[in-house]
Amino acid sequence: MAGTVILVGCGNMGFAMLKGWLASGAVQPADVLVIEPKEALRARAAEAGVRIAATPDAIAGETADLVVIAVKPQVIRDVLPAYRPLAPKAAFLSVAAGIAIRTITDILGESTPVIRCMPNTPAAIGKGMMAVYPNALVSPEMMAFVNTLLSASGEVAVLEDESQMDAVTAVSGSGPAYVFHFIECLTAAAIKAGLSEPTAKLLAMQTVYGAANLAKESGEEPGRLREQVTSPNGTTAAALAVLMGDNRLANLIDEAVDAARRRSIELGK
Ligand SMILES: NC(=O)C1=CN([C@@H]2O[C@H](COP(=O)(O)OP(=O)(O)OC[C@H]3O[C@@H](n4cnc5c(N)ncnc54)[C@H](O)[C@@H]3O)[C@@H](O)[C@H]2O)C=CC1
Ligand SMILES: O=C(O)[C@@H]1CCC=N1
Repeated sequence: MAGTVILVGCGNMGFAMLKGWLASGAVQPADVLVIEPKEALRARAAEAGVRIAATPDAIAGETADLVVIAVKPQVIRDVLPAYRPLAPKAAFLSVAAGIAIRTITDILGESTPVIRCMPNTPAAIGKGMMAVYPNALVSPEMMAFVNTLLSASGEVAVLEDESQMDAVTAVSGSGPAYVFHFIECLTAAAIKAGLSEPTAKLLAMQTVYGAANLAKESGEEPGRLREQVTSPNGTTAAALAVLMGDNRLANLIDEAVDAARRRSIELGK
């Protein structure tokens, strides 16, 4: 697999993935063509050394192995037809939330190999979570290439069924935003409790970073790690009584994930 990649849409997610690929050397910058209408975002991509274009006219003469679609779900149906000439030779990987493989093959043709993927923005620093589901036309060689490319940006999970993608979107796709908001809330509470803003930010950030790393690296159950922090009748127990009393935080997170999952389903309609 030569590994020529066309990236359509280089906004938040497209650029995060691009940074992960290039940092790992999974593809060479000269082997990537970015198509992005916004000039400032094209310039940002060009700084990374890739080839850039403003419109799909640039695909004339290109023999892409993989076309990565990273535009908003609301515009994908308008964007895809211009890339029909590349199918079915190239495989298409879409990160658009809620958009089914069927919607993509209806536009590009039944014989198009399509991989649906749900990444997240920590991909930019090689710490992303990418879940994928390929249709039956994706060759083992293409799947191996996609795996190499995505592994460069973090962990890759292959789903058993496409219908699981809405749940993935609600958990790991949107999930970084929940954690960022937790950091915001912890910072605000720290300032209210008497800390300066820089110290509050540092404490909140390093606590989330350290706890996430400990949970991943120790192999311990998160519940066990929680117990190790919680002295009987101590400070943590006082805080957890607030968070866990009546399953308060659990119910809130369940409600939030369900709202995201339902929105993912709606976006596909
Ligand atoms: N932001 C995130 O954390 C995640 C986003 N996604 C998915 O990634 C996709 C992109 O989302 P974001 O990057 O957040 O949005 P964004 O708005 O930052 O990026 C989309 C980009 O597509 C460009 N674009 C619009 N029309 C185009 C066209 N005809 N040709 C080429 N590019 C075009 C826009 O100029 C923009 O830069 C969405 O489908 C979203 O569901 C998936 C997982 C996580
Ligand atoms: O908010 C969204 O719709 C996208 C999909 C997952 C994360 N961002």
